[in-house]
Amino acid sequence: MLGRPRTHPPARPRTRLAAARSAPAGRSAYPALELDGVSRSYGSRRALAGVDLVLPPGRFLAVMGRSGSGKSTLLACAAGLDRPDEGSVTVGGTDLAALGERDRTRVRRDRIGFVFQDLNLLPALSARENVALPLLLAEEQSSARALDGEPLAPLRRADRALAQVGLPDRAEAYPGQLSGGQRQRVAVARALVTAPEVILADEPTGALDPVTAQEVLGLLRRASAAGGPAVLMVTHDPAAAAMADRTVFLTDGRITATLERPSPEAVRGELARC
Ligand SMILES: Nc1ncnc2c1ncn2[C@@H]1O[C@H](COP(=O)(O)OP(=O)(O)OP(=O)(O)O)[C@@H](O)[C@H]1O
Repeated sequence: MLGRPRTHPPARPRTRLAAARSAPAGRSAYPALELDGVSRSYGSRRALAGVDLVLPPGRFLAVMGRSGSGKSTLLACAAGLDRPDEGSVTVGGTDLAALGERDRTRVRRDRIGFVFQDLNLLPALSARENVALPLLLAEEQSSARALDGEPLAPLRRADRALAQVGLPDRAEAYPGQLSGGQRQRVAVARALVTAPEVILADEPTGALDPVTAQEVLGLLRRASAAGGPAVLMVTHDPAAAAMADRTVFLTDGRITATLERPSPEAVRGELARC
C-alpha cells in the first residue's frame, strides 16, 4: 500500500462542475488518485475490503493477485464505473461520488486514460483519428489540456502523442495494418493525448510477446516519470510488475503485501504466498 497521507491538502476543488471539467488549479497538491477505505460487495461476496491507495503524480503502481482477488473491481471503482459501498475515490482531488453521471463521464474522458489488453481501437479510423477520439468527443475542446500547455487542434495533438510512442510515421495507418505492438502503442498514445492525471491499465501487455511488452511498458514508465500521469496497472505478469515503482498484492479484496521496485523473482515469490 502506498500509505495514507497524514494530512490532506486544505481545500477540495471549487464547484463540482468546474472540478469535473478541469484539474484543480493546484494540481500537484493532490494525489493523482486516492482510494480511501474502499469496500465493495456483490451480495454476500466482498470483492474489496477497505482498500487504501495513494498515487502521487508520476507514480507507477502494479496490482497483482489471484483470480477473484478484486483487481477488476478495484479498477472499476478507480474509474468511477463502479461505486464503492464504503470509502471514497478521488482523482486529482475530485471525489467521484460527489459527481453526477455526466460529470463522472467527463472526468473519465478528460482526466483518466485507459489502456486495455484488447485494445478497443476502432478499425475504421486511422491511428491518428483513434488517438484524437477522446479530444474529438469532448464537448468543449478548450477544457482539454495540451501536452505542452498550448491549445492544439485534436489531430495535431494526436500526431504529437503518436510521436511520443515512437509511431510518428504511422498516423495514416488503420489498426488492421499495424502489428499488435504498434496497435498497443496507439492505445497508449490515445491514453496520453488528453494529458490525464491517471492512466488505468488492465493487462496492457497480456497479448504481446515479452520484448514488445517491455517496450510498451517502457513507454508508460517514461511518460509517467517525466512528470506525466500516475499509472495503476493490473497485471498477472511478474516481468510487467517489475517495471512499476511499487507492486501491491490483493488477497480476498485486501492489500496483503507491498513490494518496492521488486524483481520478477520477488514478485513470483510473493504471488505464491497470496
Ligand atoms: N458483478 C458481480 N456480481 C457478483 N460478483 C462479482 C461481480 N463482480 C465481481 N464479483 C466477485 O467479486 C470478486 C472479485 O472479482 P474481480 O473480478 O474483481 O476479481 P479479479 O481479481 O479481477 O479476478 P480475475 O483475475 O479473474 O479477473 C470475485 O469473487 C467475483 O466473483
